Amino acid sequence: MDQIAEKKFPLDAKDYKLYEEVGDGVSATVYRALCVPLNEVVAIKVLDLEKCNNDLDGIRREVQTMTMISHPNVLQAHCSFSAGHHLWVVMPYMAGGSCLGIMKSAFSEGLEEPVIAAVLREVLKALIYLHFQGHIHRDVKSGNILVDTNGAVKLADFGVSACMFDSGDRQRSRNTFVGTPCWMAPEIMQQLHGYDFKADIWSFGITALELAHGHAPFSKYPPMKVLLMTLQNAPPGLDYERDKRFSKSFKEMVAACLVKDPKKRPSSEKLLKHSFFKSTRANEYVSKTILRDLPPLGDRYRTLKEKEAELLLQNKDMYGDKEQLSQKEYMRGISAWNFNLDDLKNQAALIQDYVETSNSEDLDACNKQDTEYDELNEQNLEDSFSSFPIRPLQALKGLFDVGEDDINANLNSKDGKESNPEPQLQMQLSPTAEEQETKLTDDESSVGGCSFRKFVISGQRRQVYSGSLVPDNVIPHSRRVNHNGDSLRYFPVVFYSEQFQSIQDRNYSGSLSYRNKRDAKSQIFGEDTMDGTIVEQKGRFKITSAELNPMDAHTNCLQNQFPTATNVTPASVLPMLHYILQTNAIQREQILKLIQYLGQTPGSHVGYPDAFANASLVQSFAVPAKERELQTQVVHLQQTIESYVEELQRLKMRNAQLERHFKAYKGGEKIPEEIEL
Ligand SMILES: Nc1ncnc2c1ncn2[C@@H]1O[C@H](COP(=O)(O)OP(=O)(O)OP(=O)(O)O)[C@@H](O)[C@H]1O
Repeated sequence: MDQIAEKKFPLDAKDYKLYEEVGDGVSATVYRALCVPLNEVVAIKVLDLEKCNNDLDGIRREVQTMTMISHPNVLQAHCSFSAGHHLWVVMPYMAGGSCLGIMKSAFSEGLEEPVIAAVLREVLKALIYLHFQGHIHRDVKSGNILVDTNGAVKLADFGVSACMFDSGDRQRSRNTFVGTPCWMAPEIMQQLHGYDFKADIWSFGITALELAHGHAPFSKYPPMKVLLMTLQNAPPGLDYERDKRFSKSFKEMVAACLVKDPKKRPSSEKLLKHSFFKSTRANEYVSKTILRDLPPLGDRYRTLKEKEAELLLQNKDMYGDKEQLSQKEYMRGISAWNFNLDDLKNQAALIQDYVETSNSEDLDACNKQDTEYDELNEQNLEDSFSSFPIRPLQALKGLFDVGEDDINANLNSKDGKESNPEPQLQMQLSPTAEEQETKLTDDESSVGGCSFRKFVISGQRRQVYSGSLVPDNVIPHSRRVNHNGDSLRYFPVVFYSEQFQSIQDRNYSGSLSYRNKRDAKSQIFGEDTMDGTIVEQKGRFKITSAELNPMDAHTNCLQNQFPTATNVTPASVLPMLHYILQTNAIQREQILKLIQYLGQTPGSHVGYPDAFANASLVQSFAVPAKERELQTQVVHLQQTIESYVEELQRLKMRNAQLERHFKAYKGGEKIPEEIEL
C-alpha cells in the first residue's frame, strides 16, 4: 500500500518548513509544508491545544483514528506531535484540495456525472473500510473529500468520527448531535435511538447532491430550518428540471441513500454494487477534468479568502453597527444554538436581508430553478406543519439533551435536582408538558419518544463545539451574485452561544476554532492575520450531551403513567390522549408566540420567504379550533366511556346477584333477601 509505514517522519517541528496556508476548518489551520529530512511535501494541520480544553477528547480521537487507519482512500496521518501548545498532525499533501474547494473555484454549478461517479466510488471504498473497522465518519461532505494531483481521492477529517466498538463515555458520543446540519442524517437529529453506519450513507447521498449541484440541499437556510426541513420534508433527490442531465442510475443511487429509515438504506458495501458505480472512470479522469486548469491550492485558497473578506465588508456596510457584532461572530465561526429572543430577532433580521438579496434581479435562470426547487420544499414544509410541533420538538430536544445515558445519569443524580449554575439561558418551550409518545409515520421509522418538560440551558454548562452552522458553501456561486458582484445567498445566520456573557468575554470564549486559528497563526507567523478578514465557513456542528443541563427528573416519569399492554383500556387511553392534545396546544402557543415575536422584527415581514414568517402559516399555527373541537370530542367520549364503564359494573353486580340467586334456587335454599329480581 503506501510507504507511509516505511518512512520515518520526524517528530520535531524544526524538521518541517511551513509554507502557505491551504485550508482551515473549525478546529485547525492546514499548511503546505516540507518535511526537510525526507525532502517530501506534506500537509500539516495545526491545532492549538491550549484552546481546546473542552475538546481534547475529540482531538485525541481524531489523531488516533488518523494514525491507525490505513486505506488508500482514507487520509492517514504520517505522524503527530506537540509543538509548544500546538498539536501538529503531519499528513500527505493532497494538492487538489477538497472537492468543495474545487467547486468553489471553478465548478459552482456542480461537477459532471462521470467525475461525481469516480469520486464517490472512492469515497464509498473509504466508507466500506471505515465501517468494517467499526468507525462512523459522521462528517461526510465534499469539504472532507480531498483530491491529489493524480486524481486520487481520500476521505479526511475524523474530528467527529465515532467507533461502534467504543464503550462507556465514548459510546455515549455516538448518541451526540454531531455533524454539519445539511449533511446530517435525520436519526442523528432526532436523537431517539442513537445511530450507526447508516448515518454516513445519508451524508453520502447528500454529498452526491452537493457534487451534482455545487451545494447541499437546504444549504441556503439557517440551521434550525435545515433541521426542520430534513425531518419534515420528503428526502431531497435529483428530481427536478435541472437534474435532467443526470442518469437514472445516479438518481436511483441518491434515492437509495436518502431514505429516512436508516434500516432501509443500503450498507456501503451494497451501495458500491449499485449500477451507478459499474462503469466509473479511473482516477486520472478526475484529475484531467477538474484539476487541469486550476491554479495551485494555496493561490486558490487565498483568492477565496479575499472574496470572503470582501463579502464580510459588504455585509458590514449592509448591516451597520447594529448587526455587526453578530456578523463578526458568525464570520468567525462563533456560532452555536441560542434561543435567546434577542438572538432570534437578530436571526430574523439576517434572514430578511438574505432573502432580499436572493430575490434580487441579479439572479439568473439557474437560480430560478433553484427557487422552484426550494418553493416545492417550502410547500412541503408548510404542508408538513400540520404535524408540528411533535417531531420538530423532538428534534429540538435533540439539540439540548442527547444520550439516554445522560438522562439516566441525571435521573440518578444524588438529589435528583438540577444543578445547572447561573446564568441560565432559558426557553421553556413546553413549560407544563410532560412526556408524550409519538409515532412517526410515512417513511420514517416508527419510534416512541418523549418530549420534554422544559429546557433550561445553562450558559456555563452547555458545551458547544460549533463552527459556522451555515454549511460550507457560504462562498458565492457565480449565479448568486448581488449588484456588487458577490453573493449573499448563503447569508449567515448567527447562533452564538455566549450572548449572555459580556461582549468582552465573548471575544475570548466562543469558537475554539477562531481562537485556535488566530493563535496558531500568530504563534507561527508572529502576526494576527485574521483581523477583519475572517470568514469562517466550514462548519462542524456539535453539541454534546455530557455537559448539558440535567433534564428535569420529570423526564421519564410520564412513561410510567402510560397504560401498559396489560392494563390498557379505553378509559385509560382517553385521558392520556386528552392530555397529549392539551400539551400540544400549549407547545403550539409557545411557538406561535416566538414566531409572532420574530414577525415583529422591524421589516422582517418584507420579502420573508421563511415559512415561519408567512402570515398564512402563522395562522395555520394559530388555528387551534380543530384541535379544540377534537378535545371536546375526546372529553365527550371520555364521559361516555365512563358512563358505559359504570353501567357495565352495575350490570356485572346484577349478574353476580342473579348467579347467586340461581344457585340458591337450584339447591332449594332460601333466596337471599337482598337480591332484587
Ligand atoms: N492533507 C491535506 N492536503 C491538502 N489540503 C488539506 C489537507 N487536509 C486538509 N486540507 C484542507 O484544509 C481544510 C480544513 O481541514 P480539516 O477539514 O481537516 O479541518 P477541520 O477543522 O477539521 O474542518 P471542518 O471541521 O470544518 O471540516 C480542508 O477542507 C481542506 O481544504
